[in-house]
Amino acid sequence: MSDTSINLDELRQRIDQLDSDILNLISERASCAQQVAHVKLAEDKDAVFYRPEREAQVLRRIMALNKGPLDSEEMARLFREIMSACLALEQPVKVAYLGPEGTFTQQAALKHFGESAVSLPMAAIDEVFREVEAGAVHYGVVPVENSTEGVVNHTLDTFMDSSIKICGEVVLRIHHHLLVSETTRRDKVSRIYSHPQSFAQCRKWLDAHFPHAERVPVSSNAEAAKLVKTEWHSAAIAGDMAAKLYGLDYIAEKIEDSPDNSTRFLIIGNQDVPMAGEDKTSIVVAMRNQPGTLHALLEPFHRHQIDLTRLETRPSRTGVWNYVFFIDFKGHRDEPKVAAVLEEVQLRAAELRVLGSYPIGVL
Ligand SMILES: O=C(O)C(=O)C[C@]1(C(=O)O)C=C[C@@H](O)C=C1
Repeated sequence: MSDTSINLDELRQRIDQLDSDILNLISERASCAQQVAHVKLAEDKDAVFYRPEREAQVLRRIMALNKGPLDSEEMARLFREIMSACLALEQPVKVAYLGPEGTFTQQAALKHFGESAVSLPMAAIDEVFREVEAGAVHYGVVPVENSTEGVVNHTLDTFMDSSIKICGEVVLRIHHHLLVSETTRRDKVSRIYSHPQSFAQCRKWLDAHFPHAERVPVSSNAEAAKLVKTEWHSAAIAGDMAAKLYGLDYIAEKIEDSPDNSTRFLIIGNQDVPMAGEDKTSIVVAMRNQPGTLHALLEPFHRHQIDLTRLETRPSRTGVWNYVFFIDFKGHRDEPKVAAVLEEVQLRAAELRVLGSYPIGVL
């Protein structure tokens, strides 16, 4: 036996030992989670098992403690899955998302809740809201804004008619690929299917590489991927999940025009989330259409030095002359300076609703 093989054997023995230790530690952690479930149930028979603020703290702590060689995001992803499995022991979490299967929203749901969550595709954003409101699922995941294409108006509008709360957010880097089935004649692609937003995000690449192909908009990227399965002259623009689900081949990868193309998704539910330490609050405010309205609304945030992270205006559907503002800002509603701002805004607004305070997305 050469020296290298002795080393390899030794290293593998060491890895076996470490794996046994990790196995025992994960099992011990899982038993703790089971005990946590008993404590929660003893305190309240309608106990809420999923705790977004605690999960954010666990992941942030792991990232801060990590010394490498794995990078902190990679390490947090591993712990994300351990926690997901532990939570499934307490109660399997059911999550509705904007489907069909294979969409970026499903990818976002799994990124946030981990692979042990049960994810259920819904046909429309309002259906996700309805399922959560009715208690048929614990949480929902809906897209809210894309770094290239802007806000998803439909999601914001649905909040106006709903009592749903925001419990979290997750940001996903969006990579689009040009995909074909194994029967596609790659030199003969004359039609490309995708969601209109994806076409918009890949416009320059398509103009340069497929200027003459017909661009056919469909309801989702996953639907596009499904369609090319049966057409030898078609391609689809979709993400990795859809490619995997329908067994498609990649003609070109990462064809999005903007290299940091990302989409933010909201986790919606029926619970108020306690402070995690690094939080965000989302509110919707209806203002009367008077001169200086926007200034009056924003001035308290400036005075209390609260960071606004997003401001969207939507027409109100109740009064012709009213505007509705969706505002996201850093901080939790239980922090005194945030509570003070909310009180002042309340006095100036026709209506104010706090959609939720929740941990800033960790992964
Ligand atoms: O701390 C809790 O409340 C737990 O239930 C434990 C745990 C974990 O595995 O760390 C599991 C699920 C919760 O969402 C948060 C954390």
